[in-house]
Amino acid sequence: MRRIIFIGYMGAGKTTIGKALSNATGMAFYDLDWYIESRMHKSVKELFDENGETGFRKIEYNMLHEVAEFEDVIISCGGGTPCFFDNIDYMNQQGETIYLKANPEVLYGHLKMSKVIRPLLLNKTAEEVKVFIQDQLTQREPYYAKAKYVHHVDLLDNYDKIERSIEQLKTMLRL
Ligand SMILES: Nc1ncnc2c1ncn2[C@@H]1O[C@H](COP(=O)(O)OP(=O)(O)O)[C@@H](O)[C@H]1O
Ligand SMILES: O=C(O)C1=C[C@@H](OP(=O)(O)O)[C@@H](O)[C@H](O)C1
Ligand SMILES: [Mg+2]
Repeated sequence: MRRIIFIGYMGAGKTTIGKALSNATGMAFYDLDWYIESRMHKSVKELFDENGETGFRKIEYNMLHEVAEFEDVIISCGGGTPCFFDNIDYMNQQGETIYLKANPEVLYGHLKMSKVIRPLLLNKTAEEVKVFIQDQLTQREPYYAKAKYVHHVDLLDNYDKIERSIEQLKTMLRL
């Protein structure tokens, strides 16, 4: 039984790469944010607005404990998931955690292209977002560093680069 869990900062490509690895391997894919949205019948933004970040983290914790019991799955977490409660230790116990590591410039480049609403980045200027990414990445790095594997991500600006990442991950994980 395999359970592969992607972690890393917002914009690292967890959702994109998790889904692509699922297509390449036939393993089922769960994106934790999508799972939360379908279980709660609300968007991540609505959950932040209604419950604050503290409330969202409790929901995220509960949903993580559902998804990470499934077998033979690829799971992509939200960027904050490993940084709250004992989530990173639980994920390491449940599966093969992979930190998708990207520098702040790459993260900013991906986030600029992305249409997904990320409550933590709303109402900020481009300059403020760049500073926020740098500061928060420094705070979160110790949690991400607990992953069992690290996979380095460069700017995913064309399909070939995703294909290459998938080949590297398949080799690293012997999939
Ligand atoms: N092949 C690609 N071509 C263009 N943009 C991409 C590609 N892959 C990822 N991206 C960009 O990176 C963004 C962040 O990726 P995503 O998988 O949502 O990251 P995460 O789940 O880690 O926050 C995407 O929304 C998209 O804008
Ligand atoms: O980093 C974070 O705290 C968050 C990341 C988001 O997921 P992605 O990392 O997939 O954008 C989502 O869970 C929420 O907006 C909070
Ligand atoms: Mg995502």
